[in-house]
Amino acid sequence: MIDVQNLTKRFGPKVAVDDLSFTVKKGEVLGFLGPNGAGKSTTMRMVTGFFPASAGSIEICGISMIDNPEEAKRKIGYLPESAPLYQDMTVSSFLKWIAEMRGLSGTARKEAVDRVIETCFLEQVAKQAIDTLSKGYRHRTCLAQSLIHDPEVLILDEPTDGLDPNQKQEVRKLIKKLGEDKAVLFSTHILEEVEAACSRAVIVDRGKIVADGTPDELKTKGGGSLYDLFHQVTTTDAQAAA
Ligand SMILES: Nc1ncnc2c1ncn2[C@@H]1O[C@H](COP(=O)(O)OP(=O)(O)OP(=O)(O)O)[C@@H](O)[C@H]1O
Repeated sequence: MIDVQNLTKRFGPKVAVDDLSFTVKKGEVLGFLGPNGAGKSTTMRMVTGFFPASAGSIEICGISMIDNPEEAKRKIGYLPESAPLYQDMTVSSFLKWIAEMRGLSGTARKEAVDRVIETCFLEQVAKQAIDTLSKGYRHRTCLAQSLIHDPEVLILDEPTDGLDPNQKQEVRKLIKKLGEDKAVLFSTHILEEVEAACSRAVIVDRGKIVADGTPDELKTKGGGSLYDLFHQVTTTDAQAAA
């Protein structure tokens, strides 16, 4: 469902993503781990067609994001790192509007809004203005917009960032459930999320994949600890400066 080959992004002399290849199949949740500045968001922005790659290929459900971006984007639900929300709209009017943007109308639009409100546990706040919501509900509203067209592919940039421990747990469970019949790529700094939500994970460092495997395989590579593996294969800011 997601097929990325030899993806590269240069910002002037800086190589933010360096010849990166990976695939995500239906029913798979791929965790995208790495330290700050590793290239996670840049990769996601290219995979979602938000900005172009310097080199490489991206296919979403067999459709090239480079040659046929409009069609490829229809297959994707995207939760960006800082998702825009219209503060004075209510949750349901915002979601209705997003559904319209996705080409839904009439009963299909109502069903889509009802479905994502239920999936993301937004019933209690559906009639509330977005600027009056707690961070957790605001976050789930962003997640709901990414699901409105029931996409086959879901790309989530740090979906649990800034949530309290209970909310993190809920979102991880939700990601795992969504991954049962979609291909999900999600980035995180939180190593516990690999075991809680992922069927597989890659660790990225300075734009390159430095480890790839199931949670158990990665733990074994780290001598029983994902933290140890992460520490071994990634570069700290102090090491990079040296
Ligand atoms: N528009 C840009 N212009 C120049 N450099 C950029 C730009 N966007 C990102 N970079 C650089 O590319 C590298 C990768 O950044 P990116 O945001 O993809 O990392 P990340 O893994 O998502 O980090 P974080 O976990 O902190 O969000 C960083 O060195 C960053 O400074």
